Amino acid sequence: MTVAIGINGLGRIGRSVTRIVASASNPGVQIAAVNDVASTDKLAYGLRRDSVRGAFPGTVTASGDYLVVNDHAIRAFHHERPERIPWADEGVDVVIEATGRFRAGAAARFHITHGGARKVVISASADDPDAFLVVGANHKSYDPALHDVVSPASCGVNALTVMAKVLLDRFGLRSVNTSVMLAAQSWQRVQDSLVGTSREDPRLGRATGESIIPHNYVVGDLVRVALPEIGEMRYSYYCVPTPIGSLAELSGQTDRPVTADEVNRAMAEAAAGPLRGILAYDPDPTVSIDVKNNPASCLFDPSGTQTTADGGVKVRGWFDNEWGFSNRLLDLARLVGDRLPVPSSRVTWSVA
Ligand SMILES: NC(=O)c1ccc[n+]([C@@H]2O[C@H](COP(=O)([O-])OP(=O)(O)OC[C@H]3O[C@@H](n4cnc5c(N)ncnc54)[C@H](O)[C@@H]3O)[C@@H](O)[C@H]2O)c1
Repeated sequence: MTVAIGINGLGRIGRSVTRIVASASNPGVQIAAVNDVASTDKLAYGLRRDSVRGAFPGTVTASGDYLVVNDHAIRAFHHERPERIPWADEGVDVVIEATGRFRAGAAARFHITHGGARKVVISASADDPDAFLVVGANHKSYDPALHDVVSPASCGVNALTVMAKVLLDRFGLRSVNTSVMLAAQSWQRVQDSLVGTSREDPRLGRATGESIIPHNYVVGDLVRVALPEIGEMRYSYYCVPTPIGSLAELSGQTDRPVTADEVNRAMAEAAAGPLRGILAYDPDPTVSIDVKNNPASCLFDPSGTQTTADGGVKVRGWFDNEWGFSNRLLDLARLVGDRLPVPSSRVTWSVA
């Protein structure tokens, strides 16, 4: 089955989703419509030219109200409010809400109540979605009858959660402490600018390229939503000046002392087995740019593993904050789209 999706916000994430769909031979989704306050010409340009990912591997043009991506016409709307976007006119079933402006479940729900879509996936750690679903950890708890607006949490949460899941399942895990270093985001500033950023902490208006900027973002709590068995967690979060490629580190206490070799073997087995595609493993010495375009939530770096004789463990993974996360958004769009109840208007009757 092919799920018809709509994307609200064709920024870093929306464009990554579009590139992934366009380059996959059998993506399982079709982009039926997009919405962005930018003009269709600008949206086409933004897809064709990307300072980080390079030129679009195909063709993109604007034609009237359509973006034409590799001969596939995508309707482009330009509404500022979700309640104005007529998704149903284009047959959209699942909306990926990727503006960053409508992270609250109530606002995102307008895509369903007013726009006629049937499910929404919010591309961020949303305020009050019906469910947080981290692929590879708790996505099987998705219930189509209860969950209309879902969120995969954030890119950092996904990277931490897959490493935590392996440790938890194999060795037990508690007293967890995490650090995320997140690559530059489009809401950050090139120069110090203390007005105009919606974030309260004035440090978040400081020049992106000059500093490692601490950010009081509660990333760890959402790891616990996906893996409640983990118990109490602590977290640190920093914005770093890399254009792409982020770092997740996690330390904790296992139920019994383990060696670094045991931990690395567990990660390699999970990457080749149950978490294939979600967790990747690279034995080569890696740096953050090496994760660029990796579709996994986390590229595990075995050289970062450290253990102590009393059961302490520390692990490290890289993640492409846009590409990996956009792949998870598509995983969720397929998950919810494949389990849509058939509406009465779409039931076809056959007469014996
Ligand atoms: N970039 C990342 O690494 C990353 C990773 C994970 C999650 N996220 C989350 O995804 C969301 C989007 O992030 P991004 O980096 O793509 O941001 P972005 O600023 O690059 O893109 C936002 C897009 O939304 C459009 N937009 C803004 N207001 C709009 C409105 N009212 N209606 C329609 N379109 C509107 C903008 O024109 C822009 O194209 C944010 O919530 C962010 O936290 C980003």
